Amino acid sequence: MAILVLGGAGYIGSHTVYELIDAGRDVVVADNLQTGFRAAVHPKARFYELDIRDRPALDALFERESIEGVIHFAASSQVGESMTDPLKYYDNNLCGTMVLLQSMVAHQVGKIVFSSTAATYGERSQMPILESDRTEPTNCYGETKLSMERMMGWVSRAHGLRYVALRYFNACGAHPSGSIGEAHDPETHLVPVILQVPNGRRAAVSVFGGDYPTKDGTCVRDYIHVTDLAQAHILALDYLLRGGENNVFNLGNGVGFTVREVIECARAVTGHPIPAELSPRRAGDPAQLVASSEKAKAVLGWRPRYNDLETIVASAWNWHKNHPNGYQEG
Ligand SMILES: NC(=O)c1ccc[n+]([C@@H]2O[C@H](COP(=O)([O-])OP(=O)(O)OC[C@H]3O[C@@H](n4cnc5c(N)ncnc54)[C@H](O)[C@@H]3O)[C@@H](O)[C@H]2O)c1
Ligand SMILES: O=c1ccn([C@@H]2O[C@H](COP(=O)(O)OP(=O)(O)O[C@H]3O[C@H](CO)[C@H](O)[C@H](O)[C@H]3O)[C@@H](O)[C@H]2O)c(=O)[nH]1
Repeated sequence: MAILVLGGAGYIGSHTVYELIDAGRDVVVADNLQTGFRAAVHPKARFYELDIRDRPALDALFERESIEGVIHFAASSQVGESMTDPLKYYDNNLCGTMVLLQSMVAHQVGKIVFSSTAATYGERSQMPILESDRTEPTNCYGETKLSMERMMGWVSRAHGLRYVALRYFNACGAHPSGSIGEAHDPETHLVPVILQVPNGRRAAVSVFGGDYPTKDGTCVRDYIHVTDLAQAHILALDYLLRGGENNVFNLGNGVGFTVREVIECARAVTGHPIPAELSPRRAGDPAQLVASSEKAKAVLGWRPRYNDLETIVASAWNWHKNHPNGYQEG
């Protein structure tokens, strides 16, 4: 039986596929390559280029492959874009997941682990955030992810599907081998944007907002290494395969860093001065998001290995300095 990884050509998906294959699993990847790269897909995975909104293509895949569980990364995931183009998020994230679940139910594939997000919580005043805290997204991206969680809940009641929603905080870093890493075009995530400066692709980094109620006025986030996230997906899948109930888990390091602290850390790692300039706030950004991941540790046995920001940024830099254009040549 194989594991189907949807969005397995993307950043977190490709790292998860590497961990699955290292663990000896049989892996099928499906991706429409809208933000992913064929070159990021592990050579031992069977690849299908398809859009998850294409029901006949999904049906054909489930008929051809013997799938025991699905890991679902395929979504649009930029906070800023979701505020200016919300319908893209309803279309890709909600319609995509609806068609996927229709096809899974029809083919009696009953287990799914999927990417949710810290953005489901919105503006919370108590840190760290627990899974039981209120969910009030401040951006459309988080709203669609919360709706995806609820869709799974109703489908579970009706059809017995079981799911784990992993609410991750800010993914960063790259595979220790240096063979895959983060590549988005255009890049919007803080760590790779900062590293474009020492790579000569950007003159300075913009700091979005300096008047948040945080220690230096810039947003606080919890940065978690992509390999630690990848491991959590395998643990969550095995939990479902053992008969585990529907569940939701935060995944983060439990430590918050301001935007200015991340820039300072990148200066230390790269030895480059990395100029920063203050810009207006970005719509939809909560002031702080820091995880409690105690539940994932207790229930799944998750043990993140990269809990130091400098190590995480150094691992990202190891990829970006050797691949300044990501997966594109030249
Ligand atoms: N990067 C983060 O910090 C972060 C944090 C929390 C949650 N997430 C979630 O994790 C998941 C992966 O994020 P990422 O950073 O790797 O993003 P990514 O854009 O690199 O990966 C997403 C992959 O899904 C594919 N895809 C998108 N829509 C598709 C569709 N309709 N059909 C088939 N394939 C499709 C893309 O081509 C891409 O390869 C997303 O669901 C995102 O919302 C990311
Ligand atoms: O050029 C930049 C880019 C980002 N930021 C700031 O840096 C922080 C992190 O921004 P990212 O865009 O890297 O990440 P987000 O926190 O907005 O979102 C990320 O983490 C979320 C969960 O916390 C979501 O799941 C989402 O998919 C993922 O992109 C934010 O305060 C943002 O305003 C800047 O100041 N300048």
